[in-house]
Amino acid sequence: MIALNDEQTMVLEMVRRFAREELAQQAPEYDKRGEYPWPQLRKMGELGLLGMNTPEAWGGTGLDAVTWALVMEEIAAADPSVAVIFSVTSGLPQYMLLKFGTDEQKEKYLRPLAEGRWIGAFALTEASAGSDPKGLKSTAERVDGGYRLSGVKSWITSGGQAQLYVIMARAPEGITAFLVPAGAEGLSFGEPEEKMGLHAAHTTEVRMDGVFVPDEDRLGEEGKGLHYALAGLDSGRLGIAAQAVGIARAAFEIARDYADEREQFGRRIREFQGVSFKLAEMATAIEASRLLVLNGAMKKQAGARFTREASMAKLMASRTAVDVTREAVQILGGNGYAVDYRVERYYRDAKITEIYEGTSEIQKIVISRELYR
Ligand SMILES: CCCCCCCC(=O)SCCNC(=O)CCNC(=O)[C@H](O)C(C)(C)COP(=O)(O)OP(=O)(O)OC[C@H]1O[C@@H](n2cnc3c(N)ncnc32)[C@H](O)[C@@H]1OP(=O)(O)O
Repeated sequence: MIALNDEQTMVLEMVRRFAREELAQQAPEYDKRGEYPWPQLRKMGELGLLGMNTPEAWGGTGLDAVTWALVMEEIAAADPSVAVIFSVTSGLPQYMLLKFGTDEQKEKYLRPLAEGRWIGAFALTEASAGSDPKGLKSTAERVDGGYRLSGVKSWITSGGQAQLYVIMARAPEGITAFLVPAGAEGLSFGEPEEKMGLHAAHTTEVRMDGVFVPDEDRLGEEGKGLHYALAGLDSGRLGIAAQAVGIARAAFEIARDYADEREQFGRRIREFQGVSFKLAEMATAIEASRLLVLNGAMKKQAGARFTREASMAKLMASRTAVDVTREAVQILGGNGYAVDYRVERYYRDAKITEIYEGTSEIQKIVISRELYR
């Protein structure tokens, strides 16, 4: 691992304690009930974590992207549902506001997000525009003093819970990004989707029925919304990659400890090569994935374009999360399939990392394009 400075070490120790003593304890119950984890998010807000990568001038903690990624891993290792909410609010709306917002927008919307009083959501996907966001159908009709948004967004993390929605819709000049607060008239939400995993992270439709958005709440230029969204996704994908590393690590640690205790045929099962080689492969893939995440985080921190690095990190880390959690279940055998041993939850939670914020196939398109830039 790269050497950390005193501040990074201190933050990580604090987060590890919080993750172990609070998040990990509460995760199984929240997963079972499918309850949105507000108490945990409130606590993270108080600890300054929800805005940790936003500068202090805008209410954040102003920590670097490497610390952000390592904190994401710790949070995900304890509770992957909390991690995705954290990744979206910090990696997408806050990042997009910081990069493309006006000072007035930052004061009005970035500050409450960064101070952890609000949660932010990112609304690009639609039922018929997933991998191909250029095909989105939501409209932004020009009216006196602003726009009226109509359409339905799908698969929105924190839908119905978030206080701010960054919504991409088609205006006369093309796809445009808008800042829409939760109480806006005409904005409503579907029921949380029933999903394979991440039960505590609510995912809903976001419906717009002529929602008025004043000119001052348009993010950046009209027609530039897809560019802003895809730039935002570079940051979001890094967060998801770090989440995937955390999921893989947590499942690996359970399997490693189990293999050290469980005896069959008169021996600890880690003494069988069939098990120890699995553990060696798992540990190696986790470390390689983490290094790709940190590589992307360092590039982001340096202010350079990190599209290629973020997509590589997400491609590799999500594959690692799925492979490692599957092997962890296998090492635990029947116990791996039982809820009490927790690896089945990590296995269920891992799969979505290969799908959301760009499927693995989309990451390969992005990476291959970047090879010829
Ligand atoms: C728990 C369950 C939850 C499920 C949650 C699901 C919700 C989510 O995951 S969120 C969204 C997920 N969606 C995605 O990741 C979208 C995947 N698709 C893509 O990444 C792209 O569409 C991709 C790579 C296929 C390229 O698309 P393409 O249609 O060719 O667009 P392209 O022309 O390259 O780019 C459009 C514009 O963005 C710009 N752009 C492209 N990439 C970037 C970038 N990385 N940074 C900045 N700008 C960019 C382009 O320059 C262009 O700008 P302009 O129009 O101003 O010239």
